[in-house]
Amino acid sequence: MLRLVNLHVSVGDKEVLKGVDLEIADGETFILFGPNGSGKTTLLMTLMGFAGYKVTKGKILFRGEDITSWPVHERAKLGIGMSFQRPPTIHGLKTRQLVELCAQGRERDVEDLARKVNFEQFLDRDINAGFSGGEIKRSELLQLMSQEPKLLLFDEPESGVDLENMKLIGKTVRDLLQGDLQPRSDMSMKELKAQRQTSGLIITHTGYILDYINADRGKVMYDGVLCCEARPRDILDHVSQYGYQECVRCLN
Ligand SMILES: Nc1ncnc2c1ncn2[C@@H]1O[C@H](COP(=O)(O)OP(=O)(O)OP(=O)(O)O)[C@@H](O)[C@H]1O
Repeated sequence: MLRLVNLHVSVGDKEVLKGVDLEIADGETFILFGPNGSGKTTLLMTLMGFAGYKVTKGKILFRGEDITSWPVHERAKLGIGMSFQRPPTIHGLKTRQLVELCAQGRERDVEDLARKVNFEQFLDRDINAGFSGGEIKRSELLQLMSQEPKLLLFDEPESGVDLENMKLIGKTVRDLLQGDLQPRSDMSMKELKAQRQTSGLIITHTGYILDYINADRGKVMYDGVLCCEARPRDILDHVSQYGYQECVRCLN
């Protein structure tokens, strides 16, 4: 699905990513940990193709295409979708209009989608204008439900979310990652995994999202490089106990 080869990225005149190699298979969910300022958001913004994130070396391969220099809308069309940590407020554009735009010409029942994330009453408000933390996240999920990307990028889906909303958000992220598949109750975890088509790359500090999804692998971003590959739960336990400083040992 996604392959990053020796990716170097600068923001302004600062080199933030210093040689990232990563492969995410079809249907795989990958968790990204790392201390503040290590380059996690920069990686997601670069994958989505936003201006200001300059690839100075290396490449991004997605679904067999070298998309390193593709614009945002082409990447979205090919199947990358992102939920932001702090998305901007957009005055003059209603949530309903953006959700329709995300469908990229496909038929969508916006009211029905909105109902799934308790968002019907917000559809006619400007994007993120005065939205609370939990409302912003639900709005982001609604856009992704309409877009149905093949690769989902989530930047801290738990941030600013209360416990009740966390349940809704966690289940919706799980459904999005499950893709079109309607799981049968008699299916084993192995069978379910084999049928998953949608991939995920998720940044988390708290790990709350891990209670809802089947996360396959994880790594730590430390000062612009990836290290310490392990099961996401094990990384979380290790970091809670010893902190990120211990990850430096794996870099040597
Ligand atoms: N527009 C910018 N101009 C200058 N420096 C930037 C810019 N955007 C990011 N940086 C710097 O790049 C580094 C990595 O930032 P990034 O947001 O990717 O980290 P992060 O790992 O996502 O952190 P956090 O966990 O706090 O969200 C930081 O030192 C940050 O200050």
